Amino acid sequence: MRISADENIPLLTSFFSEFGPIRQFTGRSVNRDDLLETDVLLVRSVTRVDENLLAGTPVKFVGTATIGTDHIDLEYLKRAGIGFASAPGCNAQAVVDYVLSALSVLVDARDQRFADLVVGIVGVGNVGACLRRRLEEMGVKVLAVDPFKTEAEVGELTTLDEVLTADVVTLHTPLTTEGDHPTWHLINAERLAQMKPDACLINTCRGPVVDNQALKSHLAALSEFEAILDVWENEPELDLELMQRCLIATPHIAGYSLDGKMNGTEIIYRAVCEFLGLPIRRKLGQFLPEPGVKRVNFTDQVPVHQALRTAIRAAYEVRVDDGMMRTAMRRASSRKAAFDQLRRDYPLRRDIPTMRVGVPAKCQDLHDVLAAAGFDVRTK
Ligand SMILES: NC(=O)c1ccc[n+]([C@@H]2O[C@H](COP(=O)([O-])OP(=O)(O)OC[C@H]3O[C@@H](n4cnc5c(N)ncnc54)[C@H](O)[C@@H]3O)[C@@H](O)[C@H]2O)c1
Ligand SMILES: O=C(O)[C@H](O)[C@H](O)COP(=O)(O)O
Repeated sequence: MRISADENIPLLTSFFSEFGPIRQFTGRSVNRDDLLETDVLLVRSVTRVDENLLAGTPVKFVGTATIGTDHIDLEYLKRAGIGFASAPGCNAQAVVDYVLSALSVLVDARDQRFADLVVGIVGVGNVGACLRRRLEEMGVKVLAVDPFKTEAEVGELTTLDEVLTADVVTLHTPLTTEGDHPTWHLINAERLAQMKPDACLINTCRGPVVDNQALKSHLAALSEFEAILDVWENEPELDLELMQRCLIATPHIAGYSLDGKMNGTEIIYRAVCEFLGLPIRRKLGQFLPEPGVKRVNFTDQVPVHQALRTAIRAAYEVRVDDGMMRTAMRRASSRKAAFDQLRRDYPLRRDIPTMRVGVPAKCQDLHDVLAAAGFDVRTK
């Protein structure tokens, strides 16, 4: 079995070398000629997988180590009898951590607390549902919309119009252009106008779910309106003026925790085993490093809301990624190359649940809110 894989999929050798030789490629530049001796193709979101890439190649199976599948022509794969697997949920926790860190920056900037916010969630799948659970347990009021889910599955749902009245609207849909509820430019000028003038829009799903030009005009017109963007129209060529108007701007790394990326590898490894009818011999636990020494201890002197923000940002500080992006974009001769380089060289980051937090036994409120945010809380 000959495998070709994106060089940015971690643990390729550890998981896949038992199947045969692995050739690695750069995701954006791989072409049909590179795949003439490939049976199994493993990609990330930057490779468009369609007839152009695969026709006439021996590829029998495609795995993408990502949640999103908008880069794959699923209809073509089906027609061509090519097996397929994605990695649902692999980096959902990482995206939740990103949103929590972003919200903590927002409440700091506005001298608020998490519990002052009403958060609107658009799309209650793996990410949206996990975010909803965490926020509600942290005492945040949530409004949610998802036309493909029932309340029995995901809890109370409302309309998009209602969700747009929230203080923060965070997007967690796939990118779709067809059907009854397409998400391409779901947030356009009209929908932005429905939002509060001092609301905050967070997009960590796919860039074109927001009309970026409309958002740029909206930000220019309303000084109190905030945008936090991890994903952009026309990635990796992003709109510098839009970036400059954002409260937080990052290069599509919301899901880039070590845990999230490695989960993605394990999920597609299992799918390849199943496709080939082979036993599953490798488990992520064999390779995932111990979380190291990242621990925080609180005393009974720290106010709960302050401890929560400190713990979230000790686990993951989104402003570091924002700063790296702005610096790289300012200095870069090629913004496209800089965007991809930031992603390729992304520093090691672990999910919030891997972080141990110590709280005094008598601080039950603090214990509960940190546990709600997902931390491994220990009393001392
Ligand atoms: N920035 C990143 O690093 C990053 C990381 C992970 C995922 N993502 C993106 O985030 C998206 C969400 O991830 P997920 O794991 O929750 O996916 P998911 O498939 O589990 O959930 C998506 C949800 O959106 C809902 N939905 C579809 N159309 C909708 C519409 N018009 N309005 C409201 N809801 C709608 C679906 O019913 C589903 O419940 C992915 O599709 C992926 O593109 C980005
Ligand atoms: O869909 C996903 O899982 C995420 O967007 C993922 O983090 C994308 O990362 P990439 O494949 O572009 O490296």
